[in-house]
Amino acid sequence: MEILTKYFADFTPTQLQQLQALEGLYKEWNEKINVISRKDIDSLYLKHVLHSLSIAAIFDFQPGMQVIDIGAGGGFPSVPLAIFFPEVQFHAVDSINKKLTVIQEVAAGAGIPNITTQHTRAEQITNRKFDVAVSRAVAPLKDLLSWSKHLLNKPSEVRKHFGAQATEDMEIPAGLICLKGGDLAQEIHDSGRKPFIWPINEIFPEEFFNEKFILQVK
Ligand SMILES: C[S@@+](CC[C@H](N)C(=O)[O-])C[C@H]1O[C@@H](n2cnc3c(N)ncnc32)[C@H](O)[C@@H]1O
Repeated sequence: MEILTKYFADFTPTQLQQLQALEGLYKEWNEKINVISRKDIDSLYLKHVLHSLSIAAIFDFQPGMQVIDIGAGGGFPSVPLAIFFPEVQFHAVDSINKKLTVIQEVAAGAGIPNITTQHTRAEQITNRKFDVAVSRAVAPLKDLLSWSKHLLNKPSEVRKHFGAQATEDMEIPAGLICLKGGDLAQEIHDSGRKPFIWPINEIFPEEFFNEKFILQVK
């Protein structure tokens, strides 16, 4: 937990309670349904929660925004982001249903009301649009872009959530925002797009974040 308050000073008492509850809930549910490697569970707050919240260090999601987490697994990055942005609605989808049970149980146990789940492949959703798609460790950029294309509102639509305060320099959270690691040159080349890239170790200098990046394609 200290690793979170080191970087984010303004959690409300409710957020602190929710964040604290994650440890016990993920330990309990990860025993039943493996969503986090067993060796990583002791570093839950660094490797999963803070990693997910790197998105919140860059992007200020606005109340009323709708965000889809593609391939959410056990809820990363959507569960920490739902705690961070209680007025934003998160929709976690995964093609493996039992992983979504972990999200449902964690959300119920920690009292996180603003996250829903759906058992589906992202590319099969046809009846809904979102302001932003987030994703961690799911598929090459090219695939994420093709799966999310039909799901996303236009950046001009997303801008409306920012009202008069939106300026050209603001990091508007629109399009696909994904967490990726390693050498991304080939993957970016294959995508045919030029993502904005933020090295996470410039935000959080912990060694774990070396070679980890936030990518955004609007
Ligand atoms: C390596 S796990 C990552 C889970 C989570 N995002 C995390 O970082 O802990 C990748 C997940 O993506 C899901 N997945 C892969 N392709 C998908 C698709 N087309 N639509 C929805 N989920 C998908 C898999 O079922 C798996 O749970």
